[in-house]
Amino acid sequence: MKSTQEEQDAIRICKLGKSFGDYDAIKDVNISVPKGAFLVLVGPSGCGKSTLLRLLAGLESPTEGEIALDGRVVSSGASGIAVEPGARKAGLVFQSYALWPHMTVAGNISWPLKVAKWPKQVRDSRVDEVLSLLGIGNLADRFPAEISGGQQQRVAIARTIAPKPSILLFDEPLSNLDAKLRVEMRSELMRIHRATGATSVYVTHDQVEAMTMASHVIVLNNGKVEQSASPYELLENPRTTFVASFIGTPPANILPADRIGDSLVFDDTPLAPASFARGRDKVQLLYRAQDVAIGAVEGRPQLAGTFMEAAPIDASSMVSVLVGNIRVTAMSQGYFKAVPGDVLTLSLASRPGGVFSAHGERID
Ligand SMILES: Nc1ncnc2c1ncn2[C@@H]1O[C@H](COP(=O)(O)OP(=O)(O)OP(=O)(O)O)[C@@H](O)[C@H]1O
Repeated sequence: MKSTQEEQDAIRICKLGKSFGDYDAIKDVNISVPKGAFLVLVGPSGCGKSTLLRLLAGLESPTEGEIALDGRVVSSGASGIAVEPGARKAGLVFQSYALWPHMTVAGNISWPLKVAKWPKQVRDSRVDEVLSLLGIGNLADRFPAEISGGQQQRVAIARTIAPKPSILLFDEPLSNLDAKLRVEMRSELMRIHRATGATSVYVTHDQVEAMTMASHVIVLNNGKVEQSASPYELLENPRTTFVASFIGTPPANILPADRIGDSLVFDDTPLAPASFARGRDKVQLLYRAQDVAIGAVEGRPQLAGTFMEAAPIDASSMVSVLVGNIRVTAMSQGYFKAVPGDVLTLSLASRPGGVFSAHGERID
């Protein structure tokens, strides 16, 4: 008997593993995604994001474990179930648009419906519907070579959603677009996600994209799930130093500290009471950039470092300072000016935003 929760999950992945020869690209991944969620997969290059998406799409078969879409097992390493990509009700949008150059925009969108043997009238009305949903009705009779990159991406999305898949899979769909168009397309994609009611899985390198679009985020590291949470939860409660130093703009500072006497000390400066280490000799302390002030603040732990660079972000500056051999990032109001090599004083918040073991697991 399936539980109600299992029935409500659009995607359920159990103990999934995928090896290429003796290389394990995906290791023991367990995920459940509720219907209608917008799940974003993030992680450094080579961590297995595209492989996981391809496993969902049915373009790869798992070595171990199981994938169920809408309550139906579509892949199983053990029992050899492998439902064809076309029979999964999952539509994949690639980074490259892969439109058929000899077909018009309408022809491109209509083609998968024709292959699925939709009657002509139903097909034509669905093509009109998605053309208007994507705001590209005026391009229906043009060929791919006669439209811009951004318009081609819209056509690729229209083609994917035309057969009404219940799961939309996106593999870095915006990475070929310029920055302004990316921002526009982000909101467009969210609108389409809501309008279709589909569950979306979206792979990106761009963590701003991840944090603005996702209802759920999975951070992958070396083929494993490092943390699965809402964007807010990832920022507030990163489970590991890996997540803390990957998520956030800028990512949080992680300072290694040794227990000396009754303090935790970094760069000869006591930062926090030794009790925070729960008996450990070495820990790592998290300070968000906004918890690091430039200049001396009385009563706060102070560090001396050398100025490296400053980057403007909106009306603030993101300032990087080298303390020992650790790069510490601070946020400063306005446009911060200094010469590389200048010695700066940094004042830290009176308590760290998190305490992690020397291996990077959160302990407080
Ligand atoms: N067909 C394959 N044969 C052998 N190794 C593969 C194959 N496909 C992927 N890999 C390896 O599996 C690992 C994960 O690859 P994947 O493309 O999933 O990473 P990714 O997180 O999507 O990376 P990127 O962000 O750079 O696109 C990489 O080390 C890659 O070299």
